[in-house]
This record gives sequence, structure tokens and C-alpha cells, in this order.
Amino acid sequence: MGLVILTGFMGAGKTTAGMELGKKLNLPVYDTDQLLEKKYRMSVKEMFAAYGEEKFREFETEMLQHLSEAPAVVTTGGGAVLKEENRHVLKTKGQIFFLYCDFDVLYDRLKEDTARPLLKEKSKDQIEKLYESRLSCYLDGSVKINTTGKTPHDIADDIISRL
Ligand SMILES: Nc1ncnc2c1ncn2[C@@H]1O[C@H](COP(=O)(O)OP(=O)(O)O)[C@@H](O)[C@H]1O
Ligand SMILES: O=C(O)C1=C[C@@H](OP(=O)(O)O)[C@@H](O)[C@H](O)C1
Ligand SMILES: [Mg+2]
Repeated sequence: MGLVILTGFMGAGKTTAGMELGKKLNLPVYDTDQLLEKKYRMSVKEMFAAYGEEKFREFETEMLQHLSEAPAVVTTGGGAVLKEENRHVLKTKGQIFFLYCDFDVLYDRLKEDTARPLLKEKSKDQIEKLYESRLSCYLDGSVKINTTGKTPHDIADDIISRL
């Protein structure tokens, strides 16, 4: 079976649906941001502030490379699939599911957020452009899951039906 990997833009509900999915499949759930926060003993926001995005991406790549292939749910950060190298690693370790919904829904979830450094001081238009610039990375080798109007429970069921 390998890993069941969730990708998608910030706010897509990867972390939330992943926990539900882990419960339903009775599998451990690894959230790469949470693993990094544990390893470096600081929040993602603090990592960006202390080391910058480039270094955070190095930490993230290293984390993905070290993931075991034993059955588990892995929820990635929204930027984890930007590097071809990372997408390759993930594809070899399991099946990638791209969680998507209308951008307006994502934006509503993100507009008050202060924990995601990439959103800081960005307008709605700028965030939408970032989303569009990443789409091809999210689509690469993934099964698309439309989450519009769905609860984390529904999303988990949809993923299970496609396994
Ligand atoms: N299916 C959903 N429907 C409504 N709200 C959701 C759903 N999934 C997640 N959320 C909410 O959206 C926000 C972002 O969810 P999160 O799981 O952290 O997304 P991601 O890990 O993709 O960035 C949280 O406030 C969460 O409670
Ligand atoms: O899209 C991104 O580049 C990022 C997404 C975040 O995770 P979520 O997608 O879980 O918010 C986190 O990894 C970091 O803030 C960078
Ligand atoms: Mg998350």
C-alpha cells in the first residue's frame, strides 16, 4: 500500500482530512510540518523567520526523503510538491492525492491566518496567483479530490474509495 499522501494549497484541509483518514484506515498520520516543528523545536513560522524559506525547503526535502514507506497517511505542507525532486520521492513512496476546492473557499479560511508566513502581507490577488503558479505541481501524478462543500469525514471517505 505504501503512503497515502495529501497535497494541495494552504487551507485545503490536508492536515484536518489526514487525521480523519488515519482514524478510518487505522494508520499512523504524519504531518510533515508537525514533524519539522518537533525536530527543530520551533513553529514553521519561527523556522521561516530564523532560517528563511530556502532553508525551510531543505529541511522539508530531507524530511520527505526520510519518510518510511510503511503504510501511513502523510499530510504535506502546501509547498512540498514544488520541487520535482520531492514529487519524485513522494511518487515512489505512495499515492498522492491533490485536495482542491474553489479559491474563494481557501481564501476565506486563510484570510485571518497568522501562522503561515507565505501569506503575510499578500493581497487576495497575490495569493491566488501563487496558487495558480503551483497548480501544475499539484496535478503532477496525483489523484484529484474535489473537497468543495465536503467535511473532512466526506473527504476521507472519497480518498478511501479511490485507494
Ligand atoms: N473540509 C473542511 N471544511 C471546512 N473547513 C475545513 C475543512 N478542512 C479544514 N478546514 C479548516 O480550514 C483550515 C485549514 O485546515 P488545515 O487542515 O490546516 O489545511 P492545510 O493543512 O491544507 O493547510 C482550518 O481552520 C480547518 O479547521
Ligand atoms: O504552501 C506552503 O508553501 C506552505 C504551507 C504550509 O503548510 P499547510 O499547507 O499545511 O498550510 C507550511 O508548510 C508552510 O507555511 C509553507
Ligand atoms: Mg497543514
